[in-house]
Amino acid sequence: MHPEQQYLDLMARLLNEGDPRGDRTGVGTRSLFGQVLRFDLSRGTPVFTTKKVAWKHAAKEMLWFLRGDTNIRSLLEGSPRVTIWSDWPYQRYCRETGDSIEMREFEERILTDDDFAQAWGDLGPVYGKQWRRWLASDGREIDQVETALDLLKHDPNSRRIIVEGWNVGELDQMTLPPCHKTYQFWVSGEGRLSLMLTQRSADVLLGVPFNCVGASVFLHLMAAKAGLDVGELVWCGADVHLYQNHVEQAAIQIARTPTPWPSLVYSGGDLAWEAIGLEHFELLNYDPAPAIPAPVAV
Ligand SMILES: Nc1nc(=O)c2c([nH]1)NC[C@@H]1CN(c3ccc(C(=O)N[C@@H](CCC(=O)O)C(=O)O)cc3)CN21
Ligand SMILES: O=c1ccn([C@H]2C[C@H](O)[C@@H](COP(=O)(O)O)O2)c(=O)[nH]1
Repeated sequence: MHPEQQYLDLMARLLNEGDPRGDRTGVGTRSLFGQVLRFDLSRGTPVFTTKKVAWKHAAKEMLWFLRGDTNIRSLLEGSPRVTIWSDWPYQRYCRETGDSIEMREFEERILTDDDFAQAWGDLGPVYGKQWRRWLASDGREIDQVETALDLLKHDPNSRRIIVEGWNVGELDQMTLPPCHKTYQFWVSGEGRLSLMLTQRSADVLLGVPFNCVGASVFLHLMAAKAGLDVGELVWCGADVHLYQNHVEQAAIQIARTPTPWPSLVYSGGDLAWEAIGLEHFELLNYDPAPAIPAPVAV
């Protein structure tokens, strides 16, 4: 069975058996609680092929987290321009100032006006802050990513190799509390690095394909830096849902047949997190079906 079939089967289960329910956004979902997907990354990278996934956008987002950045400015800078986070600071800007500029103009001002970017482009203490500078009660800033890397190198049997985003005391300052909240690493006896990602809330059509690419990038980078081979990505979703306005898109996607998965190649070695860019990645043999446009629930 093609590994992507797990994802298509999950979408089909949501369509057929998902619990219809309201949600924060007002759109409504069909939801199942507690779902698992397993992918062996040594046999291909889960960049889904039954629709074109903007893998460079997802990889750029992951590098942004890993640098400790929380401002959308650097997502908008350079190529490709990543706009997936713009809705939330834009809404905050409109709400708090009463100004009704267009999204495009908002993004332009984030790019060109330093003060504006500082005031309105920051998402609060989201992933990047927690991963690289978690504030401990004694005032220390904890670099979870470097700590995890150190454990992979020096104590690979540890059962405590975790990067956690869910900082309970700071949730109220975040634009959105983390969805892909826990990354836990595990090294096999043969030196293969596996990663379990736990996602508390998962938008199966738009979020999950991005999150699988992001997690694959994270896994490849940690493996390269620790001198390990890539193993499995185990994706666990708690509230896994299909938005009611994604039903048609899901039906189209389920009817498609996956093609062989591409291979992600990272060539940056042990570069500092800040120095790693998209130019250090290549995706070989990606042959997807056409993209399937869908609205994002804000
Ligand atoms: N409802 C919802 N779903 C999400 O997946 C999500 C949120 N909200 N809020 C925070 C981030 C933002 N994310 C997003 C937002 C938009 C797309 C999206 O529109 N994807 C399109 C095109 C991507 C592009 O061209 O950049 C897609 O077809 O995958 C994906 C992930 C993931 N997260
Ligand atoms: O990386 C991400 C970020 C967000 N999501 C989805 C999951 C939900 O549909 C929304 C978040 O809404 P909450 O009310 O905070 O759960 O965004 C995702 O799938 N992946």
